[in-house]
Amino acid sequence: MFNVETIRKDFPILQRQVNGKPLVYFDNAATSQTPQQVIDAIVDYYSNYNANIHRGVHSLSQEATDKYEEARLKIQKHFNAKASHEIIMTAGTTHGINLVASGFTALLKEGDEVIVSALEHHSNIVPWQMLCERSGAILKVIPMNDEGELVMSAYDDLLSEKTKLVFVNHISNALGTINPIESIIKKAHAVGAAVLVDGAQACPHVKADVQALNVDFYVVSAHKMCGPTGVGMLYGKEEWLNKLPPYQGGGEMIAEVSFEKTTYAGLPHKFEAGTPNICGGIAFGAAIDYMNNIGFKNINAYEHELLEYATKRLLEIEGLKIYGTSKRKTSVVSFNLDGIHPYDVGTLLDKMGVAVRTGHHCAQPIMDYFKIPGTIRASFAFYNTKAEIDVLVEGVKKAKMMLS
Ligand SMILES: Cc1ncc(COP(=O)(O)O)c(CNc2co[nH]c2=O)c1O
Repeated sequence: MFNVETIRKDFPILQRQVNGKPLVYFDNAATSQTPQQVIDAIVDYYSNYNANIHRGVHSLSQEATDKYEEARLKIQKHFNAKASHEIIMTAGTTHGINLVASGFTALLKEGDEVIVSALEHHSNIVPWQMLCERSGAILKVIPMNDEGELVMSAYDDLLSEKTKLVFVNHISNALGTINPIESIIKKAHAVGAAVLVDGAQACPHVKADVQALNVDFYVVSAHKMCGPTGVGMLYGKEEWLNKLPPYQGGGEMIAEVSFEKTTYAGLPHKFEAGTPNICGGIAFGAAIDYMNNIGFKNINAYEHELLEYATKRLLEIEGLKIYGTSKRKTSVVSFNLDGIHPYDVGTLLDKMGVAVRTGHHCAQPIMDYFKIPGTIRASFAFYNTKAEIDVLVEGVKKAKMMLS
């Protein structure tokens, strides 16, 4: 049975005060909060079996290795990857995207085309611009509309036999739009292009099934889904991962090293040079257990309730405009008050204990489209409440009065 008050007891930080007021944490799209179960996994590692992994002959190293590889299996199962060696442990979404973009340098030639969407986070734009600079490939952009959705008819027109790669986010961090990735993937495959989906904003809300999606690459960060920062995963279809050269050289990713010639390890270690974030990987597995115990269906239904309630309450405020009004949305509300800079509202809300994000959210093309410097973004998670939304609304009303 989903009970938000019981769930909130798992999150020590939610008992905090900020500026003398109870913390109202509405910046979950930036990073989620960490339940005691994940904190305990971190303490347990450093207290009882901290050791380097994979080559140690001693028991501690074996224990740490077993726990780390157990976490990889949890991640494989959660995203329904066919094989555990298709799960590459990374430092997060940005790392995973750069790994793939770097690998595609060897696969693209002058004049090839790659397609990005207008809704992307900078982490899913800049690495591909760098790839185009290196390879001579041409970047094409799927435009967005006033509702903050992708114009799919324009996508159809962009696709051709020249298209080699498409990269889009599953969910927009700035607007909350859920993109039609099933259709995007199908259409890309019809012209022989590979697809990378940036799942950073999706992983706290939906359980992506990479085999059902038939996606070629899928990237997430653990800190978006109740895990620690500095760890994430890149899923890649084995056939694609085998086509990419190693991303970084070093220990772990080799088979044999000599000054004459070095050969590389197979998957996944070919892409896992150096000592990984061992504790982070294990805690990522604990976060997956925690969220699955609550249940993504429960999370989804409850967060949708919060989204509807927040949207209704915020629209009571005259002069408030919401950006991102797609019917297919996750629990993010980006808005502005007429004539008031988002930063000023965010600063005042912080004084009232309310944590929102203001600015361009590393999605400057979206802000350019709406011709605004940024927005106030409130992003809700399954441990937030309607009472907290009421505090946000009263705070926005107060800020409006003070700043108008
Ligand atoms: C859609 C999307 N892609 C990539 C990233 C980068 O993830 P990282 O590699 O873990 O940093 C983010 C982080 N989004 C945000 C980080 O802070 N506010 C945000 O909206 C994101 O929302």
